Amino acid sequence: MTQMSLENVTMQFGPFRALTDMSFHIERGEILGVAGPNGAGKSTLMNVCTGGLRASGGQVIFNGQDITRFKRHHRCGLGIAQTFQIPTLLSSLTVGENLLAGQIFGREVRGEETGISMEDILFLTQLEDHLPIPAAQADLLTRKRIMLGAALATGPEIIFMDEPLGGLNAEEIVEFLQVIRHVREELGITIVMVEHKTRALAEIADRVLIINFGEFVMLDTPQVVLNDDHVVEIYLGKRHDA
Ligand SMILES: Nc1ncnc2c1ncn2[C@@H]1O[C@H](COP(=O)(O)OP(=O)(O)OP(=O)(O)O)[C@@H](O)[C@H]1O
Repeated sequence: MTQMSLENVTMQFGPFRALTDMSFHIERGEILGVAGPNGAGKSTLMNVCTGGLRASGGQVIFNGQDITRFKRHHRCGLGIAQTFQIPTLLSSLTVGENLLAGQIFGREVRGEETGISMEDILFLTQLEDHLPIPAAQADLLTRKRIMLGAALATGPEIIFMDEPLGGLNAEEIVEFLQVIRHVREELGITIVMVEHKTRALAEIADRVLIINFGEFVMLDTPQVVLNDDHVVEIYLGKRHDA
């Protein structure tokens, strides 16, 4: 069932068009990978969905409602969360306080309890043992868990993750992919992840969207997309083996 749709979305930065006529559907409960070369428009696409940017044209529809002009906090209140490549945390606070801050913000923008318990968040992110530690002292994988935990604490139906695996080593990638999988499996939350590591995307994603020069190229299963000669050669190049 469709949860979010983009209909002919364009994003214009002055004379430069970063997204052109982007149309596709995101299915409820899926893990959708988004890939394409540097500068293709992946982060821009994510931001027009989460409210970091307001599309210049076209429509973003969430659960049947046109949210194109809604601000980020309004979209968060509807159940749309985002995580960033470089963890954005409240560094002077502890891990536990960061999660609580997410929960308080979620409550505030929703006007009600978020529906995801702190117990579930701690179980999924495995942060129980880290709660009293200042966030600033946490290693990168833990900071990524905290950011995901704080996003979960806002009570989302869908989480947009910008390069969640960036900076992690092979072992950490396996571990974090497992956390992301569990979030989808245990809570049924839709995941949209922009990622350059296409091998990891092939492992975790139900479908992969390829964009280039701000335009839709292909959306299909990872097997179909990542074995497509055109996609491999022109859009992914050497990164295919990353
Ligand atoms: N605020 C902005 N003002 C002007 N141009 C912008 C702005 N944000 C992005 N762009 C341009 O839009 C294009 C798409 O950028 P975007 O960051 O979305 O690409 P990306 O696919 O996420 O790239 P990367 O993989 O390198 O992170 C780039 O050419 C970028 O320079």
